[in-house]
Amino acid sequence: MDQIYENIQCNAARVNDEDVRLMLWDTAGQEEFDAITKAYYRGAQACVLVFSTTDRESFEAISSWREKVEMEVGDIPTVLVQNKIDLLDDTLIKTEEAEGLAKKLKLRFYRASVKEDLNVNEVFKYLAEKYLQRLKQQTAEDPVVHTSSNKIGVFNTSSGNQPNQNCSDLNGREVINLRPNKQRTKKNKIPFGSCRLL
Ligand SMILES: Nc1nc2c(ncn2[C@@H]2O[C@H](COP(=O)(O)OP(=O)(O)OP(=O)(O)O)[C@@H](O)[C@H]2O)c(=O)[nH]1
Repeated sequence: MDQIYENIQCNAARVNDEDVRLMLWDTAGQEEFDAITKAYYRGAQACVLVFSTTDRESFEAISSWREKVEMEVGDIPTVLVQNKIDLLDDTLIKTEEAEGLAKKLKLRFYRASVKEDLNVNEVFKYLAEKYLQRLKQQTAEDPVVHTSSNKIGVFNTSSGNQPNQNCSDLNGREVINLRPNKQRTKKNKIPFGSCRLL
């Protein structure tokens, strides 16, 4: 990839009766863009670390990516994904290695194929669930700083004109847009102000 980030996509999921809108940022893997890509995943609320079945380097870069993300946004729901499992016959990563890495990093591990649409939704559903779980935990611990509604609006970019304005989804259900988190995470008391998945 020769861009800083490839694309931003929005996706919606219904998790435990909550509407969750996901905004996905696919960042550049190259180190020369590190300083810039950081700005894109700052404030992220969940992370997908993906390596390719046919790209050993992408596998070897995972630990370093985990560290970079942790340094920037702290401990957010994260999964490890091995993509392109439709090409398992040409794999450059042994099963034990991939599973070992997931274990070492204490991450849930998915094998997926974007091409064949295998396990893709599962990844995002899991992250949305984890996110909601943590949000509810936070709300219980510190109800003052969170909305009292049990509908969860998850999504925003920092550039919207009215970032806190709520809206309705296609089914007329209310979707609450939470304000983006401008604080840095280490001392962050409101870690779920916005949602961007990498
Ligand atoms: N066979 C197969 N090919 C895939 C799969 N997912 C993506 N690809 C192909 O892999 C290539 C790279 O896909 P990208 O989406 O650009 O992946 P990336 O991680 O951004 O890779 P870079 O562009 O190298 O940074 C494209 O040609 C895709 O069509 C998959 O699950 N199986």
